[in-house]
Amino acid sequence: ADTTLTAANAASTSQVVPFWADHQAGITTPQQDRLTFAAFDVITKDRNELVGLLKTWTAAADAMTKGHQVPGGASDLQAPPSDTGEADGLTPGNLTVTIGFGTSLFDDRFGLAAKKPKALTPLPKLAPENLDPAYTNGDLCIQACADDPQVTFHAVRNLARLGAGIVVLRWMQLGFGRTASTSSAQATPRNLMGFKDGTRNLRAEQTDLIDQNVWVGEETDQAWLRGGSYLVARRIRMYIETWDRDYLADQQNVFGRYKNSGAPLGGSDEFDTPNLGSSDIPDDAHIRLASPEHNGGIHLLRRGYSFTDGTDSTGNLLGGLFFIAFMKDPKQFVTVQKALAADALNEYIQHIGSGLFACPPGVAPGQFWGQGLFT
Ligand SMILES: C=CC1=C(C)c2cc3[nH]c(cc4nc(cc5[nH]c(cc1n2)c(C)c5CCC(=O)O)C(CCC(=O)O)=C4C)c(C)c3C=C
Ligand SMILES: [Fe+2]
Repeated sequence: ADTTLTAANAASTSQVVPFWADHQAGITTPQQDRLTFAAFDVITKDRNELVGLLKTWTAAADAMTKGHQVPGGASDLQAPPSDTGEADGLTPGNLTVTIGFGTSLFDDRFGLAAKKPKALTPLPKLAPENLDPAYTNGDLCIQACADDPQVTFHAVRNLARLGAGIVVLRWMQLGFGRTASTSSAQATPRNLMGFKDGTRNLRAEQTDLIDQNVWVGEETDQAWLRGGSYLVARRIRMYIETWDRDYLADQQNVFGRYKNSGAPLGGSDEFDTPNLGSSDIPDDAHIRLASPEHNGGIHLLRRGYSFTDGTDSTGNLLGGLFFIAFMKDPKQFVTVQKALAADALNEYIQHIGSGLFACPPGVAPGQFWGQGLFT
């Protein structure tokens, strides 16, 4: 059969996130614990090949989300199987596969210049950044999230394989633990600095705020993007050794929250509203400068992950936060990040990679990702 359903997968249909929907999965979906994120460059100059790949990717993403193999089968002993096989026997793990289109896709190669949303302009230089081109930009991105790292890797690997000759991987990032909650049912996880992260994040249940801040609406000049969202990714290194030598009171002042409970300074419960009128929360505290109160009411839907890629050349840990946020306009991120130029946290972090992608709306059966771009 083209789409083999393994016994383990068949028993786990409750771990299937619907693929066909008004919005792409992987945005307001309760955040899974593992990530494989990939940015691709398109190497073909043939628009039809790009469209063909988006059709193939859509079918493959739908199948993998359900715990099926990549369509095509494995009956020909003289040909490689259509699926690489490492997810066989694993549960679907709430896999979501989300696609985004980078600014560079809208150059003169595919006749898409007139379809470029005005808001999709490269991010300005933003402190504290020192971006590595090897972890920055890309024509396309794929965010694969699941509760099993092998399921996320399998998804990206198989899409890359299907894209051979049409796209090449530009960069890739694994994330091993979520650093946000996107649903009220989820407990708040901790980031690599040991703090609860995601306490005041937007939740899927806050539908009005999600509509106001996350889904692209009538305000866009590009109808194909309505119901979609913008994804900003920032590969943020933490200087972990330096952080680990900082004393507790200062660590708490950096964020404006207690390390143990996660409560705002001066408060007692994690979900207490921060009293930003009080001097308990320093002027340069992260939660003050990032707050909607400080930024004209702007919210972001954060969906980031902790990462490590081993050590640097001096033997220090190379890891941090792979920040991902969704928003209806990238200027929301720019506004908050400009406010964070004064952040006490900047002593301990540096942004070392970046990507901005326009994520199209969800697809109905028979459609393909980004179809509105090509019609
Ligand atoms: C530009 C957006 C943001 C970047 C970049 C960012 C980096 C970053 N954040 C933490 C840890 C925490 N962030 C927290 C809150 C918080 N952060 C942002 C935005 C960015 N963070 C926002 C909008 C908020 C919510 C502010 C509020 O409304 O109070 C917190 C507190 C808990 C929480 O509410 O999530 C922590 C902890 C790190 C470590 C980091 C870069 C490495
Ligand atoms: Fe933050």
